[in-house]
Amino acid sequence: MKTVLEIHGLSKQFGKQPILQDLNLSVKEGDIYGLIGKNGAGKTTLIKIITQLLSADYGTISLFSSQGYKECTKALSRVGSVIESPVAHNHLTAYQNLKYYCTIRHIPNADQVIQETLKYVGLSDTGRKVFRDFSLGMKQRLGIAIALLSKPDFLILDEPINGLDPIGIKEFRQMIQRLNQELGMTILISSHILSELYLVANRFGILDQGKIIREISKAEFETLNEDYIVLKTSEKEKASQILKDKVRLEFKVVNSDNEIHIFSHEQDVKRILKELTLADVAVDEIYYARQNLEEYFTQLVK
Ligand SMILES: Nc1ncnc2c1ncn2[C@@H]1O[C@H](COP(=O)(O)OP(=O)(O)OP(=O)(O)O)[C@@H](O)[C@H]1O
Repeated sequence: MKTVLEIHGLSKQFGKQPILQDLNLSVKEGDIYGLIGKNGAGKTTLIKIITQLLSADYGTISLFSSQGYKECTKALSRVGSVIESPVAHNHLTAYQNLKYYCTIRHIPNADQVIQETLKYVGLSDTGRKVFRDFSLGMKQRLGIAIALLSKPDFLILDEPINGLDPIGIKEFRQMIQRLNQELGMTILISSHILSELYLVANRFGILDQGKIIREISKAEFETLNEDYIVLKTSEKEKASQILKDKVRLEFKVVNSDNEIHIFSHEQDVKRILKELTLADVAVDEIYYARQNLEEYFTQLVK
């Protein structure tokens, strides 16, 4: 698979504060890459360096296999981005804003391009409503529409989910998946809303202490993370004995909350409960669980 973005040894400092330190990252063609990091981890700084709004102190960036800074600058014409808040003219409608950007970017067949783009981002029916009266979700979508006008192969979105309501998040997710699947666009999305990023991205890079400390695909994440059954009981020792002698499944006692994690699947819940009841062990709660990206991330960055 071709590489769309390759970063090696990137470092950036603001004054004496190191923000990015010897960072490596790679985005492959067709990826929806989720860049995960806590507030202040340096996601925006990294995106600004990729798009040459900021310069790095050290390191190399290659876009579409470009060699050197000049080629990378040229390759930026294939990149669309929305960084921090979407920028548009408050007193103009969605159509008028796009028309303005088509004019300054000399985009041919403006009317057709605008209609298609508005359809893609779900803003075809906004009529005379001007940008200032848009909801946050609509503003985000117009920002993306502006980035889409030049038909980029690689779209970079900085915290696009921030502040959206659940419907806005769902619409955003559908739009991203259509851009990826129908137009074959490679997409990088930064966010600290992991649960949402998990639903939309297929690869993740975890940014912590200035580095990408882990890159993992969704498929790898799913095989890596085991299912387990959570058993809550105040009789941990007695329950452990039954699990050892009768149930014969691997388990771990979690000391903090009277919890035992039994590494098995949902269908074993009934059998476990039956054995514990027969042995008169008081069960407070028993349920099936799966480690999610949130827990994985928290474990990695703590
Ligand atoms: N121009 C600047 N001058 C000095 N410090 C800066 C500058 N821009 C960002 N920083 C600092 O760099 C660090 C990383 O900021 P950045 O905005 O890249 O993080 P982020 O991961 O995008 O955070 P958030 O999720 O809150 O947007 C922060 O401590 C921030 O205060």
